[in-house]
Amino acid sequence: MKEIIEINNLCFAYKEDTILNKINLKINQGDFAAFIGPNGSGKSTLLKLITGSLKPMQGQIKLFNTPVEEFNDWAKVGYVSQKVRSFNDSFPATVREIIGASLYRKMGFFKLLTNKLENEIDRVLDLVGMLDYKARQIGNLSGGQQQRIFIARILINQPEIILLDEPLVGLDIKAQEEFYRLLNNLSQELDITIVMISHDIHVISNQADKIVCFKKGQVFTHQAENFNYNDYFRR
Ligand SMILES: Nc1ncnc2c1ncn2[C@@H]1O[C@H](COP(=O)(O)OP(=O)(O)OP(=O)(O)O)[C@@H](O)[C@H]1O
Repeated sequence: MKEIIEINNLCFAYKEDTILNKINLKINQGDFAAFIGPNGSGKSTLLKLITGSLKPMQGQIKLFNTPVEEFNDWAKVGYVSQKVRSFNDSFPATVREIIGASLYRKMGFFKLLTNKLENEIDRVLDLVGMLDYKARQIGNLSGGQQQRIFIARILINQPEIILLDEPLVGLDIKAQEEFYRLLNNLSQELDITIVMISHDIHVISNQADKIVCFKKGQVFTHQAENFNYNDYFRR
């Protein structure tokens, strides 16, 4: 099985405040892993360490078998932050234009190959179930639909892993469930690895296959089918 993330004996502190203490973690290709744990338990900190924006004090992180400090193939890594931008009603662009803008950058001087461009837009919109919305104004879509468009933009780069820092704040339960299902499909059908911070333990444990629990500087990994929500919180 191909290892996408491997973390060994990792320690991290902000000044004297130890946040992660000798943690180990493996994420394999096609895993859908959920990071769960109380506020301030280090979930976002670990994502920042994985993306190289913070440096470990001890231990090692490997991405695609390369130490993160030497890793440079960032097109393989999609990232959705907590503060997903939302477009307001008057934002003057269609879904097609928003996706197309990312493609122009990627395709460079091939931008005249309009058929190829159009096919690529259709491909990623189809993957997120938004093909019928291609001509719609982005600002008129619901929060959940805009979220799908963000994922479509990330899919343009054909990432092998997508990291999401709690991107569902403000979405209703139905939109959250649909979004989890979309991520589950991407991991099952395209073998894309998903790592997501979530506070909604009940919903995420139905969709993710690995549950990574953060507690008092430690990290425990459970298979979702063996994960008992009550055990975790009683301990
Ligand atoms: N830049 C920083 N400087 C100092 N302390 C920080 C910094 N960023 C985070 N912390 C502290 O580190 C701890 C872990 O924060 P982190 O954001 O990783 O937690 P989290 O599990 O993602 O929390 P939440 O679920 O609330 O988003 C918290 O106590 C936080 O206050």
